[in-house]
Amino acid sequence: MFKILVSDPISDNGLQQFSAANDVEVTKLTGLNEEELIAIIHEYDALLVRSQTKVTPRIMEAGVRLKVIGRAGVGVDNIDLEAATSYGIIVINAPDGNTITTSEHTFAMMLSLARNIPQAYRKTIAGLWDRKTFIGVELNNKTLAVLGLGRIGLEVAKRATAFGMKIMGYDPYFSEEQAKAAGIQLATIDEIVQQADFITVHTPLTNDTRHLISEQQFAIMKKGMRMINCARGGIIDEQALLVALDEGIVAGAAFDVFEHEPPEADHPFLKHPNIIVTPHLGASTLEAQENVAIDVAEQIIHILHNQPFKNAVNMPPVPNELLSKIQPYFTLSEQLGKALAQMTDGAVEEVIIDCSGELATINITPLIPYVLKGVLTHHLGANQVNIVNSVHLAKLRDITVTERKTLLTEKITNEITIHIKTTVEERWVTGSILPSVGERLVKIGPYPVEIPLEGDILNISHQDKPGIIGSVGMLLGDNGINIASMQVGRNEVGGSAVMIVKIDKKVTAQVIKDLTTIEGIKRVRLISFDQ
Ligand SMILES: NC(=O)C1=CN([C@@H]2O[C@H](COP(=O)(O)OP(=O)(O)OC[C@H]3O[C@@H](n4cnc5c(N)ncnc54)[C@H](O)[C@@H]3O)[C@@H](O)[C@H]2O)C=CC1
Ligand SMILES: O=C(O)C(=O)COP(=O)(O)O
Repeated sequence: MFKILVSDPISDNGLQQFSAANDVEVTKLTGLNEEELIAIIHEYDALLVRSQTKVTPRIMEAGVRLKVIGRAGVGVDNIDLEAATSYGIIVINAPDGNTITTSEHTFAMMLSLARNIPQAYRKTIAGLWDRKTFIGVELNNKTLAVLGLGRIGLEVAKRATAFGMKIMGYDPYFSEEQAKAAGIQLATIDEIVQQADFITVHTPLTNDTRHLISEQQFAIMKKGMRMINCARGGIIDEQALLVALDEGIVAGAAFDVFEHEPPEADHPFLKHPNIIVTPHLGASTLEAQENVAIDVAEQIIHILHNQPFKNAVNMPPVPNELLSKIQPYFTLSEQLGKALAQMTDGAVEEVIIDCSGELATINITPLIPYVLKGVLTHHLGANQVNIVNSVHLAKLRDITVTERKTLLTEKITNEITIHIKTTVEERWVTGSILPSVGERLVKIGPYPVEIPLEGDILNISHQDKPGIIGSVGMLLGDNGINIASMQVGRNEVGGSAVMIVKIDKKVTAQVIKDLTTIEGIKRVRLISFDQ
């Protein structure tokens, strides 16, 4: 039974996803502090959070069973990603589910700011009919600058276009071509602050974006502009903004997020007449909460069941087009690495991944974490290694990884050959996905075989001579071990050969030792794919 801790308020409809998996138990315990989480996290396989729970290295260290942290939302600045990677914990988010909701909230804030709606509401319900103080401004014909042209920034830009606004944008990862298609004029931050009537930020909070708008930018800003932050507290320098408001450079600001959340009761934003605030409500609609919760719950189930998943934050992203080509080879790569590690003596120094066929024409780097996971699982144990930390663990052990590609003209089948060089030897195996049968080990060193990558097999190196197969069968039979299938590969009559015996039951070390005493047998290795 997998145990999942939900430590922030998450949509019940989303959590229902877990009931479809009958081996998952969900506990909802919200509002815990770091010490309280540390005390209980050791029981859980997965932690599901929004932005309130700060997932610190200490929590991860205590989370000895923790395989995945799911963030039902976009920003993962509340999770220590470096620590998660080193503890081998996969961090996933739900990047798409709250895009529209947050762009709508940004727009609600912009309109409220332009028309003083919160201030007017407060006065009106207090019994004052004040139609003079709250003269607003139109959005039509104004310049809106969007800093961060990702999912939310672009949706905000779309809506602003419909309101007749001119859009400027800044995003170092956004091309002129994309900008042209979206009707956005790209500009530097300096150009933007001199021209924009409204600025809205939609970047993540990183070292580069912290105080992206600060004293220096306010000093050259268009007088009377308005500022919106529905992304993360800290992207706009709060203190510098207060000064700019007092100096009349900024006419008003709308903030959904704060440098410290929740802000202290005496935070100056809460009392300022020209600042409107909401308590981090950007993603808070029924639709968005359901979307992100369903999304992240589905991925958590996949991860717990060792199935392919998406939206990992602490692993390099694989573009969709490449993913569809390479994903079928993930399990094959891992199983080949696993087989090879069990066949090789000595400490691993180098792992070589050699691909042929169509695989030789695409980027095979995404296979590396899977191969290394397979290789290191044998040495470190399945609980210690996963695809998030396998590259990191290999680096710590000075294992080098080399990618090679066999040209298409030489080989047309999609094959993956993994070599391991250790302190004492070099061995290699080849795998492929064969039509109608699926993943198969197709070569052990130079010997052709065809073996499914599951269960237990014995890999026996021997001399090709009569009687060996019978002796092996007899010895296994005497020990009550049923042979499911057997294959022999050799390159020449009477030369070296390999025998692959698929067995239905685990063999003991003694049986392996006895097998090595049969004349002509050079080496016996048990390969267990279900490690
Ligand atoms: N208030 C709320 O409740 C919510 C807040 N957010 C915040 O909004 C942010 C944006 O979300 P999405 O649009 O979904 O993310 P996204 O990843 O699609 O877009 C972020 C964009 O920022 C750009 N960027 C990165 N560094 C930059 C820099 N130095 N200068 C300018 N642009 C830079 C990236 O290139 C990317 O295009 C998230 O990081 C999250 O923190 C997201 C959802 C709800
Ligand atoms: O998705 C995000 O990045 C958000 O900021 C939303 O945060 P929340 O899930 O509402 O705590």
